[in-house]
Formats: sequence, structure tokens, C-alpha cells
Amino acid sequence: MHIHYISDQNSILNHFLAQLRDVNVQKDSMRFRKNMERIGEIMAYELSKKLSFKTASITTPLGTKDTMLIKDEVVLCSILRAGLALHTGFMSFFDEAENGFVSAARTHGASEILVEYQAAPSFEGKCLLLLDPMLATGHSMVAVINQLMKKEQPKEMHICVVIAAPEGIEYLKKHLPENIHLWVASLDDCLNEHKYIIPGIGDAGDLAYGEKL
Ligand SMILES: O=P(O)(O)OC[C@H]1O[C@H](OP(=O)(O)OP(=O)(O)O)[C@H](O)[C@@H]1O
Ligand SMILES: O=c1cc[nH]c(=O)[nH]1
Ligand SMILES: [Mg+2]
Repeated sequence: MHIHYISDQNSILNHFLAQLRDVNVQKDSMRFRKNMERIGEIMAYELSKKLSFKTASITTPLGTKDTMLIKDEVVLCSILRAGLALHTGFMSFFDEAENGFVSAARTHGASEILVEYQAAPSFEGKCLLLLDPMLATGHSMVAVINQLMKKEQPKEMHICVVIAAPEGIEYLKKHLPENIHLWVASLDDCLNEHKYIIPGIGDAGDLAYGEKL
């Protein structure tokens, strides 16, 4: 697996991550969603550097300019619910991307994953980006990928997460093909006994959309 840490250099990304984590700022769920979106935009920009490009000739009012434009067909697929705000950020940069949504529910203390809902376009031969802010045990991500890959194979797969636990990364390495890319904004310390990332941010879905029953 090729792992890319997008916060290995200090940048304004640190501010957005700090606000996501800060218990006082977290009370403002609109800011939480906005920061998730902004991190999606930054990650989309960094990831775009690894895509395939082709030359295009652009006509200006005064001449023409050869420019390198993205050749890959991009499909964005987020995991419900917490992936939605991140998805919005990616969409605002990959404006021609097709979009898919898959549900994953952690049951029995996060050891079993229910993947019940799937609405995704064909990604055969395309560049598939899987979006979820949290990679904790990695079980949700692997369950979703196994479900999606039953029928089709993308040309390239990029997993995009904001906060990752080392346990989740090890799980992906064990259960997914080697040629996958993993994009991470922050690598945190470990999981607690409830499979939450420490120090993490808490429950990303609840912080963005409110507590569920
Ligand atoms: O790596 P794992 O241990 O599988 O955990 C990560 C999953 O947990 C969170 O979703 P959650 O189940 O809380 O659903 P939600 O988005 O509806 O809150 C998160 O957004 C991931 O999908
Ligand atoms: O820390 C965690 C782990 C899983 N899901 C979350 O939202 N947060
Ligand atoms: Mg949740």
C-alpha cells in the first residue's frame, strides 16, 4: 500500500485539523462540517498530483496555450454518514467526478460491519476514490471495498481518510491489494476499548450531523 501523509509539512491544514479536534470548537457543527470540507479540498488537490494527465490546447482571446489536464475519470464514493462533508470538499475540486454513496454500520462493538445501502456509478477502469474521515479498525473500509469490488475493478483505488489509527492501517495492509493508495491527514496514536481513535476527534458522524438513536 502506498501511504501519503498530507500534513507532513506545516500548513494551514493544521488549523482545520486542530479545530476538528477541539472540544470547544466542536460545539459548532457547521464549523465542523466546513473544516471537514476544507480538508477534503486540500486532500483532493494533493491527490490530483498523482493522477494521469494529457495535453490540451486552450484558446485564450489572444492565442493558445498547451496545458496539462487530468485524463483519469474520477469516481468519488463516500461512506455514510460521516463521509458526506468530506465528499463535498472533494466534489468542489473534482467537479466532473461521478459520485457514489455506500452505508456501513458498526455493530457488536465494531467487530461486524453491515453494508446495506449502495448507490454508485460504474467505476470499471476509472479512478475510484473512497472517502471517510475516520479509519479506526479499518473494518468499515474493507467491508465497503469488498462489497464494491464484487462486480467491478477500478484502474486505481485511493482511500482518503482524515484521521487514521495504526491498527486501521495494518488491517488495510493485510486485507487489500498492495497497489492501493492511502491518503491520511493525521496518523493518531491508537484505539481505545470502544474502538475509537485516541486522541482522534470523537464520533465524526455525530459531530457533523447530531447524535443518532
Ligand atoms: O474503521 P472502523 O472501526 O470501521 O470505524 C470507522 C467508521 O466509523 C465511523 O462511522 P460510524 O460507524 O460511526 O457511522 P456514522 O458515520 O453514521 O456516524 C467512520 O466514519 C467510519 O465509517
Ligand atoms: O474515533 C472514531 C472511530 C470510529 N468512528 C468515529 O467517528 N470516530
Ligand atoms: Mg459515527
